[in-house]
Amino acid sequence: QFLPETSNIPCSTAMRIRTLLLQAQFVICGSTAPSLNGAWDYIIVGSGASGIPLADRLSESGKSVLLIERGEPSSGRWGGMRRPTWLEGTNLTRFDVPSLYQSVWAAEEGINNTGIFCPDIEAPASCVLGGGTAINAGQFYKPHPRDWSTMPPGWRHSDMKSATRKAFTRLPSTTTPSKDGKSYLTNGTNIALAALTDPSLSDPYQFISVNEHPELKNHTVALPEYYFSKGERHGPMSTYLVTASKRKNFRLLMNTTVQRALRIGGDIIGVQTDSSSGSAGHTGTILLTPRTGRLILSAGVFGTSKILFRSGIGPLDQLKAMQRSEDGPDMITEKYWIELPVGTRIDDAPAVYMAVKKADLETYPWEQIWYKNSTDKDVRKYLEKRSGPLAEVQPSIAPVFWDEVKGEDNRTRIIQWTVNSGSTKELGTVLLFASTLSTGKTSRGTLSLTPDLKLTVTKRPYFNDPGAHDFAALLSSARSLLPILTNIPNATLLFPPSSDPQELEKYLRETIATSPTLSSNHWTSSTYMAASCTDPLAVLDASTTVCGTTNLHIVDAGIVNSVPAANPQAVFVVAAERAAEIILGLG
Ligand SMILES: Cc1cc2nc3c(=O)[nH]c(=O)nc-3n(C[C@H](O)[C@H](O)[C@H](O)COP(=O)(O)OP(=O)(O)OC[C@H]3O[C@@H](n4cnc5c(N)ncnc54)[C@H](O)[C@@H]3O)c2cc1C
Repeated sequence: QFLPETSNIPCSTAMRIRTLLLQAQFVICGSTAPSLNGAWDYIIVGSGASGIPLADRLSESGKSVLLIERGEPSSGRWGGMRRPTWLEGTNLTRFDVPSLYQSVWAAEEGINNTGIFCPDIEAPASCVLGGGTAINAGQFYKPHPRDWSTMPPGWRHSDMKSATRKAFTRLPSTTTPSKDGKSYLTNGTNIALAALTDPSLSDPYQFISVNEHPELKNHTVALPEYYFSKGERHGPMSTYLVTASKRKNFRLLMNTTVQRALRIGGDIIGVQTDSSSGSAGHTGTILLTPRTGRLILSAGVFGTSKILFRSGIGPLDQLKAMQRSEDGPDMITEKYWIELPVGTRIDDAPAVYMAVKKADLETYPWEQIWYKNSTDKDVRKYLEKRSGPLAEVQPSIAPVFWDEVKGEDNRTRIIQWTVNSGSTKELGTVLLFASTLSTGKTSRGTLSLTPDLKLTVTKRPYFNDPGAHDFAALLSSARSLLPILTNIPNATLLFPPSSDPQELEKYLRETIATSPTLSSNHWTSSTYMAASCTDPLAVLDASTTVCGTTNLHIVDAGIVNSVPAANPQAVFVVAAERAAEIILGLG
């Protein structure tokens, strides 16, 4: 009798909700966190680049905030356990040491990466506390003004000033993460910098400090900026999460996967959860404060889309497919589906490489760091002083440079290049130039949930734009780089195989057609934010409220409508700061 047919709420939960609703008229928001059987003012799903800053800001208000994370603890500070032998006896894990970043890709014996990437997502999405910020390379760039140009009013560059200031006050960036303030193994950096800024070039790149001048992305070069600090991974987990956790009205729940939002029509009343790790997590329902509670999805481009689909929110064909999946019996009745274009215009920066072989290049055996022991001199320097090469994410990521290219469609596209120095048995020592086409690109893709509940990219968001202007921009930037590469002393071109411009175009076309993935892991734009829900592309409006609902919000990479000019996570932290201002203003 109590449950209307518009709900997807298990009957077993109904009595608890009824009791809470009856109590609601007497409840004054408390300053301590309720138990998991109580009701929460804000439930935030996902503890990544956006979820953690948002949780901290919302908990400042005194309202109760529950942050739910499907993964295990990562950093030692939060109870993480994964570490190589040389970190045993310390409070650090593999996630805390910048130079162990590379080990997340390792398939070697002794390195257990199981469960770090989400097993149900085709792209490499992190599924541990901290999300991408626990495992990524830590590059942290102030947003370019045009990063906000595809956003609705309230989210444009001029609206983001206070949010940007707040984010970079909590997370200042540095070009020298080592505690002694020095840079290590700079040979590759110096070679690339000398080649790019060579005064004998007709148009040398201009060296800048990129976080002082985020707007300068045309033929500029910089040292990478990181949020690492004093030789350790810094970031949201060691700043925002620390302050949030000191508040009595905040609780972090790990090892718990949110399956779906429980709703009565467009009103969200709570979430259904499943423990991701036996008794370590929570299985059941967790409820919002009746009438005033808000559910915020910060589970990333893929995680949030999955929760929306499972909650009966998404494109009709996707929801129909879900109905036939193992989730079908638990789905909300078709009559109450909310049809929205979730995942229909996803974005990511495609990564395409050029490289030179250079026998005299000095490199570091990064892949061996895991297997070092505590007598190794670099290990000692790290453990005793948080300094030396192991204090850096990978000193070989340097420098970073940008080009702007105006296309025949009158759009200006930005191409970022990141230089890596490394070596392999087959190729020898190599300077690798990785391009990522970003701001201004128009190619878009789609994602879908398969019947066995795996998220896949069904159309890649790369080089599929009418007129092929995205490819023309990449080609133009690569062409201007080619003579610089061929000028590097003692170096020979590796790819493209020759300096003939025709060969370059052929090489780029072949790479794009044949690469199994072109992803740079800079996914955005799965849930389009429009000025209002009358826009046919809208999944949410500028208040971050999902269309057709009263209290369901999204705050993560998915709400940024196009891929940012540089590595994107700072943009998502800034977006979370802005979202907190807006959501708190909703009351
Ligand atoms: C290997 C790698 C390297 C990268 N390097 C950089 C870099 O150097 N600089 C940069 O700017 N960007 C980098 N990125 C990208 C950056 O990390 C992401 O863009 C960013 O983390 C996205 O933030 P988010 O808040 O949207 O989601 P995420 O940070 O992915 O956080 C989402 C969180 O939600 C959790 N979650 C998902 N589903 C559920 C559910 N159902 N229930 C509960 N919890 C759930 C996940 O476990 C995760 O913790 C990198 C990405 C990868 C994969």
